[in-house]
Order: sequence, then structure tokens, then C-alpha cells
Amino acid sequence: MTATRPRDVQVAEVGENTMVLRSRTWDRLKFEVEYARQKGTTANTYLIQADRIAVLDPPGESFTEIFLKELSLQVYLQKIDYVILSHVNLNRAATLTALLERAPQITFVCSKPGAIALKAAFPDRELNINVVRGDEVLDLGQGHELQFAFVPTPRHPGALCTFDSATRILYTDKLFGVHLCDDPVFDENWKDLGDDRRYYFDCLHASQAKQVETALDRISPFNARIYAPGHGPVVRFSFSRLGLDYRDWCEAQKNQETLVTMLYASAYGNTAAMAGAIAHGLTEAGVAVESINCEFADPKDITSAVEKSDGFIFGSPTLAGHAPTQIQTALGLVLSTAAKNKLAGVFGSYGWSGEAVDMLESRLQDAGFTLGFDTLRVKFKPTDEVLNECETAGETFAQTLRKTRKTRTSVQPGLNVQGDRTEQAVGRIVGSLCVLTLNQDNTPVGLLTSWVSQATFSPPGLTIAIPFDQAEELLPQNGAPFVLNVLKEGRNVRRNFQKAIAPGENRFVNLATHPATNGCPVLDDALAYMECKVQNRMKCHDHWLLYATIDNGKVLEPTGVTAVQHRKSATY
Ligand SMILES: Cc1cc2nc3c(=O)[nH]c(=O)nc-3n(C[C@H](O)[C@H](O)[C@H](O)COP(=O)(O)O)c2cc1C
Repeated sequence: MTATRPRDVQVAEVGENTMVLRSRTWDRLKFEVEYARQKGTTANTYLIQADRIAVLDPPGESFTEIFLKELSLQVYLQKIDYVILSHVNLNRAATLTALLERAPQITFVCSKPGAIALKAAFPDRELNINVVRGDEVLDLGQGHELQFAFVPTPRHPGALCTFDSATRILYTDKLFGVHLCDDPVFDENWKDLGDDRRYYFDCLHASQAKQVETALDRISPFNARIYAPGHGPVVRFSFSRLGLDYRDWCEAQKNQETLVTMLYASAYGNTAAMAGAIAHGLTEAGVAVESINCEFADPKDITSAVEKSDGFIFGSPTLAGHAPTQIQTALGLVLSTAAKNKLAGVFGSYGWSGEAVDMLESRLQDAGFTLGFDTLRVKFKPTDEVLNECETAGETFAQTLRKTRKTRTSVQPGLNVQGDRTEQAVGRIVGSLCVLTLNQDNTPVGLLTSWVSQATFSPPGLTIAIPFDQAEELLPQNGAPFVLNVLKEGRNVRRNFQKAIAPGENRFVNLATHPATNGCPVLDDALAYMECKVQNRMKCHDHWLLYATIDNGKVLEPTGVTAVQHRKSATY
């Protein structure tokens, strides 16, 4: 990679009346994982000059100036009739704005979702938009009759491919591209492109292989001979080979034994970038991913995808203190239909408060789902480091899935069936999530437990069961005071008591507390608390059972709901 060369726009003829303008950068262009190889990229724009003039896909704002300068050397900007947008993203708005200033006559050609995104990007402007419908042909004259195919994917819901019958060039946008900056305009060195092409597919398309297959079906009737992608060299020499590779790579995804559904929404691309990196971690670990952009998904597609998956992962931005409605709807569907033995995961980008991710995490945990990686939260745009963490989280999720699959398959059918049934039956006993807090050597300590039950009326008393390995040295002695904090659904206090900490580290550093009258800490975020005294400790095989009397208690949030721990088995 030559990072020292300045950005430029390379111009070349690729067919009759047809040019490519390759806006080139030798640096990494964006933060998404597909650019992580840092080999630069080209943002390809195509110019067809027949009786009418069309420009396909002007580049993003980092090229606005140099691109328009080069374009104006090739064509009078005032003569451009159409700007065809294979997909619309906000990043292109700057170039389109500058172009419209010089060429206000332009008609945009795009899909319906593209038109919605375009209008949102230019809320104060009346645009000429030709929304492509069905079998429409856009005739530029001199045989350049343009036909279109809708190729929506979760990443690019409004994606459109364009075929020119005069040159038999198919403009494929995100299909058949590669992020690589080099001088050859065509792919004569296609043998050297293999790894990078595969990497691009794995990052961008592996998790949307189903939609890519549909796209391949839709474009095949065009009988094209050249693919003109949005990035990298124009595909002529490896035209058939790359088409077959795409089929094979999609097929390979279908043949994976383990499947995960990725459910996300993303208004500005940050959560989508995290989704891409997690999905890449999963596919690299041999797990197939079905990505669903909840903003454009049918409820029945969500339920059927989750039903056939071994796990699912939710990603959401926080907008105005909430997850977008589509994420809330998808969560409702999953909570009401998904089996509790599916592994779950949560991630998202936020700006300052991040309620959406907290809500997703607590609702899934409260419903009894186990999380396959520590929830990932990132402020605004993910950095390289965060994207690496996301990839690692995807790999961790895959390993956990494999382990559980192994455990499941290593149990022979019929063996210990009654034992399993009993475990599952006992697992249906639910308990309130509580944190037992006390002071030890003037340091606050806390234990998370859900095995709490009222035991007596007079005096008011309760029992708590705590596993030996968890609590031996923290367990209060007979006569010792403690506080039992009842947690509230929707709060994340439990996280502080679930994570492993180093010796001497204090779990209470980031927790607001105040002392109860018995001196033990009360968690300010608790729903209610009780001041208790241990009356009896009993060893019961693998647990301590404490009986304690309640001296005092208070509800801190009268309208809150108790957080409840659901389990699928009684063995943990
Ligand atoms: C209209 C609007 C409202 C937002 N409200 C919140 C909010 O209440 N809390 C928060 O943490 N971030 C908020 N944010 C910041 C977004 O969560 C943040 O920009 C995030 O990166 C968006 O993720 P996305 O790119 O996946 O859409 C808001 C952003 C916008 C544009």
C-alpha cells in the first residue's frame, strides 16, 4: 500500500460512450470492517454520454471537489440529464449538493427507499426524482437503453443495479466490488484479487447471503458481459469466475451447521458498522449469519429467522431515550416466540445515555436468555479498536454456541431423560433478583442472588440460598446484619455483581449507595430494601441456607417492577 499518494480521480473509457471516474484514495476510507485491510479503495462513478447524459453514483464527500473538477472536464455539468443512485446514503449529500448548484436540471433516478432517503437528506429542497418501478426502461438514445433490477439487502435496502443494453455493462454497485486502490482499471490481474474480493464478500455480503442470492437471480437475465462495481476494478476478465464465486460463497453460508440472526437498526451507520464487525467475527468462526435490518423487515421474517437460528443478536442506537420502534417491535416478537435456549447478544451505539442497549440487555436477561458476549456499547462512531472488540465478541459468541451444541449432541437420546425433565421442571421456579450487601473490614461487599423466599410472618423472616463457591468468605455470620436489596426490572445494577473483579477491587465504586440504620449499604437504585439479621446458617450440600429476620424495610420506587431471574434448567 502506498499511503503517500494523494487522492485523485482516474478517468478511463470502459465501453462505447461510457467512462469510469475512479475517485481514488490509498488510505483507509471509512471505519467499517470491510475497509480494515487498509489497502485504500476507489469510489467508481460512471458517465454515459449518448443523446442524453447519465452519471451513475457520484462519490462521497471526501472526493466532492476533485471529482466535480474532473467531471466538468468530461462533460458540461449543465447538460447532465440524470444522476442514477444505486443506493442513497447521507455521505453522498455533499457531492450531490455541489452538483445541484451547478446543474439544477438534474433528475435523480433511484428506488423507492432511495427516494425516501434522498428526500430526508434534502428536506428543504424540491428535487426532480424519477422513482424506478418494475420493468421501466430509461432510453438515453444511441442504443443505451437502461434497465433496472431491485437488489435490496439489509445494509442497502434501496439498492438498484442498472443494465445498459448498448455496452452490456451491468452497474452492480456493492456487488462484485473490492476495496483496493491500484492503477489497472480492469481486472486483468484478477488472480491477485482473490483474497481481497473474498474479504470484501465476507465482510459485506456473507451475513446477507440470502438477499445476495436473490440479487444474482435478478441480474442473470440481463446477459451482461461486464460488471461495473462501485469499488475496485471493472470486472471483465473474471466476469464468469466472479459470478460463480459469489454463488459458491453464498451456498457455503447456507451449509453452515450453526446459524445466528442479527437484528439491528441504524439511523447513521454506527450500529450497522458494529453489526458488520460482529457478523464478520461470527462468519470467520464458521457460523452463518442472517442479518435483518428491522427498519425494513416483515415481522414474519423476523420470527422465522430467529426460530431456525441457534442464537440471535440485537443491535440498536438510542434515539430520544429509546430504541427505535422497529427494534421494540422485533424484541416483542422475539420475547414472545423464541425458545429460551437460544443464545442472545446485545450491542449498540449511543451518544450520551444509551437507554436502548440497557433496555435490550435487561429485557432479554429478565426473560431468561443467556448472553453470549458482554454487551457492547460504543459512543457514536466505533473506532478500529471497538471494531476489533466487536469481531472478538462475534468469535466468542460462536465458540459458546459450539460448546452448547456439543453438550446437547453428546447427550445420547433417551439417556437421563427423566433427569433432564426434572431439571427443566425445577428450573421453572423463579426468584426475585436481589443483592445482599454488608460491610466486611469496613469495605462494602455484595452478593447477587435470586434464591430468596419469605420464610416467616412473625417475626418477619426470609431464607436465602448461596452457593458455597461464591460466598464462603463473604457470608455473614450468625447475628450479623446485612441489607437485602430487591432489584428493579430495567436497571443494570446486576452487572456490577456479575462481572469478575480483581482482588481488592471495589464493586461499589460506580454505584450510588447510602447507609441503612444497621450500617450496611443500601443501593440507591434498588426497588426496595430490607435490613436483616442472620439467625441461622445451614449447610445444605452445595449451598448455604441463611435464615434471617427483618428489622426494617422500605420501598424506594413505588411504581417499579421486581426484576426476576428465569432459568431454563435447575442445574445452574
Ligand atoms: C435525533 C437524535 C436523538 C438522539 N437521542 C439520543 C439519546 O436520547 N440518548 C443517547 O445516548 N444518544 C442519542 N442520540 C445519539 C445516537 O444514539 C448516536 O448518534 C448513535 O451513534 C446513532 O447510532 P446509529 O448510527 O446506529 O444510528 C441521538 C441522536 C439523534 C440524531
